Amino acid sequence: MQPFLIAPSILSADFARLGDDVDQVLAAGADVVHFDVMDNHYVPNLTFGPMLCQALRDYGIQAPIDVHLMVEPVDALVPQFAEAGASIISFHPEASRHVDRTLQLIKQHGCEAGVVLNPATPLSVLDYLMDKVDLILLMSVNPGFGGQSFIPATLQKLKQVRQLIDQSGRPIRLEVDGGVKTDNIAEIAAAGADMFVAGSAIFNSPSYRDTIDAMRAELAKVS
Ligand SMILES: O=C(CO)[C@H](O)[C@H](O)COP(=O)(O)O
Repeated sequence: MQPFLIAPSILSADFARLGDDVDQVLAAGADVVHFDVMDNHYVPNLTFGPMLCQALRDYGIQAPIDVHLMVEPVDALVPQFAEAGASIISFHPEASRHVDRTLQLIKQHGCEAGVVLNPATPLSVLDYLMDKVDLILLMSVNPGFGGQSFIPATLQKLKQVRQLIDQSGRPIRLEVDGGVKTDNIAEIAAAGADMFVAGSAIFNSPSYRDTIDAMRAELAKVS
């Protein structure tokens, strides 16, 4: 397993003062900025695009930016996000007509490449991808909105994907997204996740530092 990474989702940040809010959450100990892109087509919600990613870089944000594309189609946005400063770009395989080509495109543009599985997406979509992905993101809620409850069946799925990753012998990150809180993060880590997206649990808390510290204390219990 690789070191645990905490990735606050800016979906729950204060958009009116986003640069400062992202600065604060990083200063409080977050590792990665999780950037949820929704198009009101693949998912029934609309958020933001490459201009905002560029704006965060221009503001001085240096942490990795983990772009989660909930968009269909995918490919046209890949170069735009790479140029705007994305570090990781992940997409939903069913939203791309040519998954292998999209993965290549992401890598050609210098980013790490991830695929995202919805709660009901079978693991068979990974069958010919394990040698190509840098990250697998398991959705533990249906994509589109923050503040939903963690779907418990994700734990079993995490264990299965952890096995696949270990068998691959590659340093593939296993990220989980949706309903991650201080009181379930240890169980999620024990199931095999090593990267944790948390939006409402962090941004809606009175102290980002206290919440991230509490999450790390829980993670420290997992061997
Ligand atoms: O991708 C997402 C929704 O599609 C969000 O990142 C996710 O739901 C995180 O929010 P929360 O931690 O509040 O559940």
